[in-house]
Amino acid sequence: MAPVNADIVNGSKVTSPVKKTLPEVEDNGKRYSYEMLVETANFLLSKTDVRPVIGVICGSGMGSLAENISQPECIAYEDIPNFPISTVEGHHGKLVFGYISDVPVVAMQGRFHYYEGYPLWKCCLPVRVMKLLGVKALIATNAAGGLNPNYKIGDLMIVRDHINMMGFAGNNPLHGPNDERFGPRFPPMNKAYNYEFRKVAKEVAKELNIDNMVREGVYTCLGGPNFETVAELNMLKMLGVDAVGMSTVHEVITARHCDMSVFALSLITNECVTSYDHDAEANHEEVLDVGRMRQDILRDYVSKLVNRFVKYLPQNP
Ligand SMILES: O=P(O)(O)O[C@@H]1C[C@H](O)[C@@H](CO)O1
Ligand code: HPA
Repeated sequence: MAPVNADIVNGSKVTSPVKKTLPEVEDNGKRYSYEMLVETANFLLSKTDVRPVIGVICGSGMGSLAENISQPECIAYEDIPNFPISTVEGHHGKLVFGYISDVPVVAMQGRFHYYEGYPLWKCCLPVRVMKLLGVKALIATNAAGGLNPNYKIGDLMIVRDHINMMGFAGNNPLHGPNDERFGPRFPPMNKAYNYEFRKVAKEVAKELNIDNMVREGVYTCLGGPNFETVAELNMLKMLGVDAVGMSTVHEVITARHCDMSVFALSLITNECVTSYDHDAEANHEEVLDVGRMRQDILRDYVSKLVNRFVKYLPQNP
């Protein structure tokens, strides 16, 4: 895999040495160019002295993960050049720079979803900005419905793999001209979720005595915003999906494209209804409630993970 130009990913002032004209894209030049993302990264670097090596994306109702950050410096999305804004309840809409267990991090308190009206490449723009800031590993968290019948509400699922349902229909964050400064045209995805991180996450779950609620499985993202029909869920179950959500997959693809190591964690917030006899209906309030219920455990877990993952990050050349 061609490395991204080292000059632009060391977390120091970013420059854009390579001038390259990409073909017009079908969204008529509205797609952010490399130079615009460099501008965004430079803006952020000028606002903070923190040089993050791990990025965290907080899932729905999981924003309190960022409360773990010491010496926090918050920047609202609306103040960041070229950034979208958060429109969903449970997504605060700010970047938090600081330290978790002495490791410099940046957390997104609020992510962008396709159903908000953002194209996938725009949903994933912050991941590329993180790369330009010098971030080497991404921890993406999400709220998800538990499809595996053994999962209980409040369980945590380490994502072993995903099924890119939206990608099956050709909707992919990497769709359109490829910018080699981020990564190759045809990135592999068979090692999307870092093996060492998953192994460490299972060890840490034991150490924290939460291994009875930590699972490992396959996540899929649908476009939303509606929750799934019974028939859709039964189809996904047959395909081997354990948890269903509306995010993360495209962020992970974008992160792997630019060679970031990835760990993803789903909080099972509701049981997927796979029978017509079942009375329950999924709803966003329940999703947020379960996030609140699990916030202390999640904070401790992610804090320990950051502390352990840092040992596996590639060193600067
Ligand atoms: O941002 P995530 O994936 O955690 O949010 C999930 C999917 C929908 O946005 C929302 C549904 O309640 O939660
Ligand atoms: N389906 C899709 N997305 C979700 C769910 C769900 O059941 N729960 C939380 N996010």
